[in-house]
Amino acid sequence: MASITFSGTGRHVLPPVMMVSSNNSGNKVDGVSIRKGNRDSVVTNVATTHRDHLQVATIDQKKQLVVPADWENHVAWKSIPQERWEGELDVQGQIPLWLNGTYLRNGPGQWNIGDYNFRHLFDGYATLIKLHFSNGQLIAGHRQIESDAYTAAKNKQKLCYREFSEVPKAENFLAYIGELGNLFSGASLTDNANTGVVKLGDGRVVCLTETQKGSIIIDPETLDTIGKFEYSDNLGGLIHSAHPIVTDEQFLTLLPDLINPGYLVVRMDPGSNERRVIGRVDCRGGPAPGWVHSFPVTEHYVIVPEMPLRYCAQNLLKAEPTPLYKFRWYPESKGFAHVMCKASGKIVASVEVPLFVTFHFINAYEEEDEDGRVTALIADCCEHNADATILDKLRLQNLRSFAGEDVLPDARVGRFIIPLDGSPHGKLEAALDPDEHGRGMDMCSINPANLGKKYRYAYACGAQRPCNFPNTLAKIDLVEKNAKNWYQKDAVPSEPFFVARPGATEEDDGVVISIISEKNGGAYALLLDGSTFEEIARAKFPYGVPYGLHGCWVPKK
Ligand SMILES: CC1=C(/C=C/C(C)=C/C=C/C(C)=C/C=C/C=C(C)/C=C/C=O)C(C)(C)CCC1
Ligand SMILES: [Fe+2]
Repeated sequence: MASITFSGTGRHVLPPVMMVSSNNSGNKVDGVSIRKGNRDSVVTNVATTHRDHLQVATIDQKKQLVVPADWENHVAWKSIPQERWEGELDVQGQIPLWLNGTYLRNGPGQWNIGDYNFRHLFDGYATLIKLHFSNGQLIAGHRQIESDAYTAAKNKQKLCYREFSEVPKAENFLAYIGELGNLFSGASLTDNANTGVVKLGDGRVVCLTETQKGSIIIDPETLDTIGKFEYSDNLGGLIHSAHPIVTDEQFLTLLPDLINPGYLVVRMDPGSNERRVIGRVDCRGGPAPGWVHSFPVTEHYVIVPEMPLRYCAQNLLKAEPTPLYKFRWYPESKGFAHVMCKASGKIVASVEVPLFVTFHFINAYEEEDEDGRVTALIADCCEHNADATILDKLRLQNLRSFAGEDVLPDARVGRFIIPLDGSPHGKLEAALDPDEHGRGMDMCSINPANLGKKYRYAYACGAQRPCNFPNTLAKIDLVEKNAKNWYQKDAVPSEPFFVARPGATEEDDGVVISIISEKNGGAYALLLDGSTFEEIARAKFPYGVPYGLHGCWVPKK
């Protein structure tokens, strides 16, 4: 195995606490050992060479790893250096005094077990970040979520559960057969709740991912892992939408049925752990349901998108990742949008729509005629031009190697128009010229008061090209069909999250919160004005914070 000495200067030594991997001789991050007190750092177990400015990456067969020499520069793709931290941040600018509460952000922040490096962005163990705002001051912190998957990896120093792309290696044939059984029962699926975080109507805060068992209750103040959110019904199934629709009144989600391709639309009341079935949608294409990472609702309807990127049992069984991971692209199976009445569970429309790839719906609403009859539903999403290769672009090696290269596939605000007059086809078009946001578009939020209603503004990550990952924050005006963009060279911002000013009457009266990861190893919390989209405050973390996914707001009690 290669052992390489870096002779460059200016490399920082990380804080002395490390979680999944640590040893007495120094810190290790993603298989990189940094010897303390030595100007030169020693990198072991990665087959990387670094000579002057010539950087060459090679494959280490044992670790299935290609590591470019400068990968560790961008903190966005680097494991967080310690298991937990909390402290006050110095604020530049002014935090509005009305902003009282806690912003929580979830995401995969730990991509290694010892010197074994995960391959995909979505594989990482969940890292929860908090920004607690109180009378203009900001206390920040982070903590690893103590899922069974994370705890087992930490204790056994090996992968024990199936993550997005990583699969535990069976030691022999018998173990392999046992593994298959564990896959079907769900026992080997991860509970690594690394995707979203929601505040339920009863105040409980739950971190979520695609597996139902990966629903984990946390304490929003201490970030303690309280325990599993156990669904008390008998609805079964192993997976669900990672993005339920959560309001103070209800929790709505979709449970894909992989055996008889379809989806259950279910509802759970505040204070309850029991989901009740509103209705069922049968898939019109096959052979499996389309991936429903998220779905949209209007005031009266749930829209069930049937994406041609479908769950794939064969790929679930594979030990090595496929280009589309656990999914498969079936263009011949077509794409559909089904509309279910929330009150009756009846399907009021089921239309074929153009092929699409989306992970995140932005919002949806009902279009009425002059007599107040609902004629169509409009549903907006971050749409990847029916190209599922975005999934492979989010491999860590690609994110680390291609910074500054224009390899991010184009994306747009995809607007579905779903007729309710019995027409068999719906439409899908760009809601605005994608050049307005650099033809990059994902990780969105809106003013939650407009959920399911006609709305004007969406906040999302966009692109300033050339780039290999969304690198701007965009405020998208869906009426004027233009966008305001925030950009800082080499910054990787996470989902812009809108928090409305209490008492606001304008849709964009509030602030937008994002956490920015920097190439130089730094990170800061950023506050933009929701209306002007100008910066109003920023606060630097004393350590590097990697990229993260979705957030929620817990107002002060
Ligand atoms: C679906 C199954 C599994 C797990 C899947 C996971 C953890 C999926 C996570 C998906 C996420 C975080 C999607 C986010 C998309 C963001 C995008 C496209 C951003 C683009 C930026 O430009 C397993 C548990 C692995 C197995 C069962 C099936
Ligand atoms: Fe998501």
